[in-house]
Amino acid sequence: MGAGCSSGVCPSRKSDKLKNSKIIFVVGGPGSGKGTQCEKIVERYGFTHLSSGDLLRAEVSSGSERGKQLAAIMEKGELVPLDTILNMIKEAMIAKASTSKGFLIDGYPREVRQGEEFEKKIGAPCLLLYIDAKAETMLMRLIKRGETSGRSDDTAQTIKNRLELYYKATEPVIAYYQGRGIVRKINAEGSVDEVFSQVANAIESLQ
Ligand SMILES: Nc1nc2c(ncn2[C@@H]2O[C@H](COP(=O)(O)OP(=O)(O)OP(=O)(O)O)[C@@H](O)[C@H]2O)c(=O)[nH]1
Ligand SMILES: Nc1ccn([C@@H]2O[C@H](COP(=O)(O)OP(=O)(O)O)[C@@H](O)[C@H]2O)c(=O)n1
Ligand SMILES: [Mg+2]
Repeated sequence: MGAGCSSGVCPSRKSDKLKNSKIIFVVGGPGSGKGTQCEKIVERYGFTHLSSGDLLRAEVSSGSERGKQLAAIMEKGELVPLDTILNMIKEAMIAKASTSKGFLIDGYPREVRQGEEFEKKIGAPCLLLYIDAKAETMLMRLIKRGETSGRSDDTAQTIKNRLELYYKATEPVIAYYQGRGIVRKINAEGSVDEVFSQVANAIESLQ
């Protein structure tokens, strides 16, 4: 632990515990199916799935003061501050580091700077799964999910904001990593199993 780090987690330097971890970023628009595919990857390959949205929702459910501030941001479909989410991801990774075969980081990075900071503080991804669906497909899936999800951001206006922010802030992340040759584009328009067969090919190309 470096000087000045009082907790078990020091966000300002890379953690030795994580230095050999295999890291896969799962990036795609809201409702593209990131969470669905990650569950299937875990089932077949046993990686650790960390959904940045789920981590934030857990904090909101805890009723903490920080959770209340997060809820207000998420209900509008905006992005929470970078340090908040990055520290949450790092803590969750460290907690699993000794047993994990690798990490699926779902819903992060949301903007290029989030990717840069992740690499400085945690490590570099070996693969970026780009879960690609059309805006109208994502919209339809989220409206449907909203009938049962109980997610306060699965409403028409917030879905629209999330989609706009995705195209503006998150799509550039894909171009950024394309330059490194680690992006695998997945056509996410089909059935869950059709999409998963492409995902499985991408994962197996790693081993
Ligand atoms: N037809 C079809 N529907 C899917 C597929 N994957 C997910 N869905 C549906 O689309 C909705 C969104 O899927 P999620 O896995 O929650 O999507 P996500 O990308 O994690 O969404 P966010 O958490 O909002 O970013 C769900 O209600 C799924 O049932 C797919 O491959 N094909
Ligand atoms: N890295 C992240 C992930 C989620 N979030 C927030 O959490 C919300 C839900 O994230 P999510 O990944 O579950 O869902 P989508 O917005 O992708 O549909 C986002 O709309 C953001 O408000 C964030 O700010 N930063
Ligand atoms: Mg999700």
